[in-house]
Amino acid sequence: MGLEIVEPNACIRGCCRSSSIPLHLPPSSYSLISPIARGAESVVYEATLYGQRVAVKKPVLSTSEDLDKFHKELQLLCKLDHPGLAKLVAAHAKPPNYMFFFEFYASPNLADKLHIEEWTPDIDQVLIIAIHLAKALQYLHNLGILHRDVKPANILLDKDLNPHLTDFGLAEFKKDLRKVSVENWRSSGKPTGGFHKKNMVGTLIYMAPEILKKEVHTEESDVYSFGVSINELMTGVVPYTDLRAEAQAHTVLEMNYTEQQLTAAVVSDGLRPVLAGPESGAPSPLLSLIQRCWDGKPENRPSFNDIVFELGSILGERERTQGPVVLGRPPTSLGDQTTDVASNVQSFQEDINWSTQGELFSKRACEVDSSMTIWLDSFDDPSYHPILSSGSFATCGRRESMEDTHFLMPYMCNKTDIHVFGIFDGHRGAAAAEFSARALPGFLQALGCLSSSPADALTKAFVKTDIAFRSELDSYRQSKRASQKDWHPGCTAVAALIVRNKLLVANAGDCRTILCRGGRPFVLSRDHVASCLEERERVVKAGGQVKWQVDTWRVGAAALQVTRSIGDDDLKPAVTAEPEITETILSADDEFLVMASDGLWDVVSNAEVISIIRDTVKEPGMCSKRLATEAAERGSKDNITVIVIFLRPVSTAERIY
Ligand SMILES: Nc1ncnc2c1ncn2[C@@H]1O[C@H](COP(=O)(O)OP(=O)(O)OP(=O)(O)O)[C@@H](O)[C@H]1O
Ligand SMILES: [Mn+2]
Ligand SMILES: [Mn+2]
Repeated sequence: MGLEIVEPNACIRGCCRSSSIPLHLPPSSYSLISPIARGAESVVYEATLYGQRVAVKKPVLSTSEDLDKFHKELQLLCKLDHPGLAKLVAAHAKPPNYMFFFEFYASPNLADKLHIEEWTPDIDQVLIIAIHLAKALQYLHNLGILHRDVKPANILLDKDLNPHLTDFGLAEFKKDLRKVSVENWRSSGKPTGGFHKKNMVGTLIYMAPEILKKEVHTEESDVYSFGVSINELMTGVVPYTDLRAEAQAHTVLEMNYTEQQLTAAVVSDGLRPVLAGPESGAPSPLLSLIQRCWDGKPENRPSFNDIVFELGSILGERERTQGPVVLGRPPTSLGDQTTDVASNVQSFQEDINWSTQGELFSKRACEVDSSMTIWLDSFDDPSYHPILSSGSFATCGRRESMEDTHFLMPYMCNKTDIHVFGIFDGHRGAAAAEFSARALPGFLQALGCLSSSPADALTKAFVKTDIAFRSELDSYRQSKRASQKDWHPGCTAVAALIVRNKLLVANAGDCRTILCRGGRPFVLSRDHVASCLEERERVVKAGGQVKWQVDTWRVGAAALQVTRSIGDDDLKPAVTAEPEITETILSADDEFLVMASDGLWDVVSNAEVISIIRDTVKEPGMCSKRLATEAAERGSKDNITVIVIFLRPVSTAERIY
């Protein structure tokens, strides 16, 4: 984040110092938005710091010991810098406010991801998360620091699902720990009961037997917790909640073990969570590694050096046999001016690549000979031909994820006179948008030779894309657990097809296309939203429900604002994929076309779009970028995608100024 540091950059006591992390902040620099988690010792808020989204951890400080603990945690955090650890960006260490400011990690923590979202990672995802975590712990141990609270709830996930270990509330330098424990032993004969009681609650199931026996925490105790956590990641089962495979199972379940009984079983009987089975697809070296991590004897457990090495070999082996292993999926980059943000489009709600899926449909469709000459043959060769240049720009804006997609296909099928462009704005995930951006152009191409007119082909391409997507989604959902049942992604779509001097715009939803004709905006699509009376009536007639909810009219239980879309199978057929089509004959008066998702139109009017392009260098990619940037600056909260298509050559002078 690169924040300004005001010297002296130290906490009020002078015990915490940093050269890179500001330790006091002006009150105006941050604002707490809402609490996201309440622990026994702190409340974590979503917040902003100099306009950037952050997470603020505000410890509950009721005693001077709590205050000591805050300073200790801060001292530690100031020393840490590793990609596998949650990043501290600032702190406030002066009364009355004591706060940690962390980078904000958008996905739920690993415990919630597994047990609330019911995420089922594949084995490569397990391996990659495991190796990132192991490297972070290796880094800590090399610094002489023990984490002492490794568990899925303390593993934060960023939007690409990379893990970041957090919660240094119990972390200690190993050397200090020994001292503390020895002192405790001397004074009371055992470690302070209060300390253990307070900190063992809730984390018992990740605790190594020696900790349960109240021995001193060592590196090996972190290794044990790591092993239990990775097994939980693989099985999706909270340790000891499902012991069907174990002999002790009946006792544990029927007797409803108390914490003490569970402790006794872990310590004395060697009870462990149920190891992932072969159905998880786990390679046997991984299973054996986990078992060694949770060995009863600390000296039998591997170190994080060993673990990183072994996980590296397992991953290497997989790459040799099945190609590159990536945590997410390859970026989907379409168009020529697509930004980095847009090309990093990754949506992990799904573990299937919907772009590839769409591509397959498109290819299948294109196997039909699609020369498309039928359209050209059926038109007289007009005296006017537009001369096209096109560009685009896409950004996820303030959103965490990118759900817009688009395609540019000038000279479709190598025909100088046929061009097609499209934008898809996804909702409830990016799946429908990703699928459609690949599938729709293929369908259109295939239908080119089968349809009587371009308009007919456009309508059929929309409808076919919708049907194909919903049936793909259906089979995908059937192969998944119940958690996916309520997942109904959709997208709005707008496509512009130019055949010689004829322009067709097909629209389903609230993306919009305008034409600049004689210097004025000429709207070529109508927004399909429930606030439009005609659309509302159409939806109701088709059996859908429309209700005024919160601030506007919305459709169905899903409360969708748009009334036409691809996907959204819970709202079909009322929310139809059938587009509305406008047909326009282009002439020398027509300067350019602008297509964009609602992220632009929400904050920039049609007339403003025209005038912004007027005073931008006449290069379509630059114009697209300028419009998207303007929308973002005006506070658009949505993803923004813009395509600009010039319809006649712009003079060199105009290009430059
Ligand atoms: N940087 C962050 N970004 C997003 N969410 C966060 C962040 N830090 C913490 N959280 C959320 O807050 C929860 C609690 O955070 P943390 O474990 O640091 O607090 P705690 O009070 O020590 O909790 P515990 O009860 O586990 O001791 C996390 O599990 C996570 O869901
Ligand atoms: Mn925690
Ligand atoms: Mn904690």
